[in-house]
Amino acid sequence: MSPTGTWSYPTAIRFGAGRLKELPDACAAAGIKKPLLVTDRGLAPLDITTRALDILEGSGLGRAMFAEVDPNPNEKNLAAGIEAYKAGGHDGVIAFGGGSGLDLGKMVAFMCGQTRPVWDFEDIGDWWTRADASAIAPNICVPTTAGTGSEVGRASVITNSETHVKKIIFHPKVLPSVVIADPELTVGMPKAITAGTGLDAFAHCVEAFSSPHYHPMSQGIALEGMRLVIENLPRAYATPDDLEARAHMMSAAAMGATAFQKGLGAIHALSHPVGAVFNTHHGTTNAVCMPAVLDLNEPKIRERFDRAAPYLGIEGGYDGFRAFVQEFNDGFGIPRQLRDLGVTADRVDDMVAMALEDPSCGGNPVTLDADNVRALYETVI
Ligand SMILES: NC(=O)c1ccc[n+]([C@@H]2O[C@H](COP(=O)([O-])OP(=O)(O)OC[C@H]3O[C@@H](n4cnc5c(N)ncnc54)[C@H](O)[C@@H]3O)[C@@H](O)[C@H]2O)c1
Ligand SMILES: [Fe+2]
Repeated sequence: MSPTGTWSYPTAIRFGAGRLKELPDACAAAGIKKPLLVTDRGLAPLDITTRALDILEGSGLGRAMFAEVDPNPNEKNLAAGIEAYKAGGHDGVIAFGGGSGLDLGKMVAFMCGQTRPVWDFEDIGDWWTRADASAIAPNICVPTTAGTGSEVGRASVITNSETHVKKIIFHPKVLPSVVIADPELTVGMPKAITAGTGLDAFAHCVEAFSSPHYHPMSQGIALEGMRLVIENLPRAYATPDDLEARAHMMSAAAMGATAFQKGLGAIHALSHPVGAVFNTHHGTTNAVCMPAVLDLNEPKIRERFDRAAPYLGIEGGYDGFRAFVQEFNDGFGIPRQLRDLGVTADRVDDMVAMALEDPSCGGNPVTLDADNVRALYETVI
């Protein structure tokens, strides 16, 4: 049988150091005259955010900011953001931040004119067609971490604060009109965030590369994305102002999220419930889970990693790659167990159920069930 697939590619990306100054031009390209910059609480007081607001104000675009956004943002952050957007009479959003600021900003632009609750647009079947597409405001994404790749995605991850479940909200028009990918913005990340976000990009590439679905373009992007992370994350970690390494990491992040159109897998299926219940950092959680997931998937992925390893500069095929991943994590101070991130075993039953409901489940090369997911949690906690 000849293979089939449905493929789409992302948005215009203005890539390069110093390109933050193009924000006014990006607003013009997106048709935005009165932007609301949406970011998270941690970024609000930082110089890079002040610089973005100064650039906007200097071009007569105002300096409106909404920053009541938590890591792993939830529907309450979203409601407050929509209120600020409407109160300010805005006509578009600049989503500025790591995955948390980007995802929430994208959702403010998406939800500001809808009448249904956000959960009605979960990424299930054709639920996205329920949205009034004419009421969706434009958004511009400006990533300040190099990890999630949310800037090239048509979805946001929003945590339901009552059920503690992370939901993926999808609509084609959530894709930003313009992305400004300026690696200078990532230089000031705390070391642990550089590592955790970079390893999220790595997890996206590894899981997309491992997914059984047919998507040769994503396969190639994932392979090159892995190489970029392997060669550049140690540099960015050791020498934070190495702009070349930061730029390659920013590419790898966008590539990971482009590649995971092919599918994610057990790393993300395990990690989403952990993040939602224990509020751990997403990429760091993924990194802790990766070795155990590789072990589960080994029979299905050995051959493709045997082929990839030489390109990645790793000797010993799959086995060499497996050993490399543990050393890579250790080199960034990633703990070997989730208990070191504050995760306890008392919620395993709930998390198994949540993991099996997670859309990432379907992309894992070994079929996930209650037994193997429980065994994975027991190994990684
Ligand atoms: N939409 C998607 O496709 C997608 C993919 C993966 C993850 N996610 C979501 O993204 C979120 C995680 O995003 P993240 O890993 O980028 O972390 P984050 O956005 O939560 O940021 C982590 C911390 O780093 C700080 N920070 C960010 N940039 C900084 C900078 N340049 N200098 C100093 N501090 C900085 C933030 O203030 C925050 O305290 C999670 O909610 C996750 O579920 C979304
Ligand atoms: Fe991720």
